[in-house]
Amino acid sequence: MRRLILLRHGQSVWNLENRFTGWHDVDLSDKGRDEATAAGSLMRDAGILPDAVYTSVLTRAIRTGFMSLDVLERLWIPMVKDWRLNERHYGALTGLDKAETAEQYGDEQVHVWRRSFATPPPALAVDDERHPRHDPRYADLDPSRLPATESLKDTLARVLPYWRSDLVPALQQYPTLLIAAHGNSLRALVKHLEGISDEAITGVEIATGDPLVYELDDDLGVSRKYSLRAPA
Ligand SMILES: O=C(O)[C@@H](CO)OP(=O)(O)O
Repeated sequence: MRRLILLRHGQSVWNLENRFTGWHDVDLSDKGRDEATAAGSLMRDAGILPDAVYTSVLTRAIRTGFMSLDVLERLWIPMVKDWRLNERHYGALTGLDKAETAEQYGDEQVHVWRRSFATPPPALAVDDERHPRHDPRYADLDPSRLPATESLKDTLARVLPYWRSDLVPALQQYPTLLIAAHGNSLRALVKHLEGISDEAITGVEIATGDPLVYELDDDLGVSRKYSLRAPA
C-alpha cells in the first residue's frame, strides 16, 4: 500500500488578515505555526511517517512541512520544492482585502473568482511588481509559463502534469509521501484523485493544518481517505 498525505499549510498572516494571497510569499501566523506543529503530532500519534516531502516554493508551505517533520524527528528526509505546487495565482486581487472586495464587486462576483472552476480573477499586468516575472525564484523558468492569474482549472493544468511526471514516480519510490501545499493546489489534486466534477469541486474546502491521508492501491486508485484531525 502507498500513502499520500495532503497537508494544507497552517494559517498564514494574510489568511488571518483576510487578504487574497495566491503567489504572494507571506509566512505563517503564530496560530499557523501551532497548526504545523500539531499536524506533526497527529502524524506521529497515527504512526504515519513520511518518507519524503514535496512542497511549493512558498514559505508558508515549506515551513509547515518543516515544522511537522521536526515534531516527527524526520528533518532528514528528502524535501523537494516545486512552483507547480504553489497556490492558485490570484491575479490582480493579490493583496486585496476579501471583505472590501466583496463590498465593491458583490459577494456573488467574489464567490465566482474564489470558487468557480474556470473563471480566473482579473489578470496582473506584466509590469506589475506582483507579477511572478519580477520574482527571482522563477528566474530559471520560461516567462511564458508564469501566470498573471489562474482559475482552479488553470491550476489543475499545471498540477496534473507535475503529478504525472514527478509525484507518481515519487509515490513509487516512497511508500508514504507528504505533500505540504495550499488550499487550491490541493483542491486541484483532490479533484483528480477523487474524480470530482467541475461543479462539485466548487463546494470542496480543505482545512489548514489537517493531514488528509489517502491510501492508494498499486494503480494509485484511492482505497481509503481520512482526516487525521477528525478521523471517521
Ligand atoms: O488567498 C488565497 O490564496 C486562498 C487561500 O488562502 O484563498 P481562497 O480561500 O479565496 O481560495
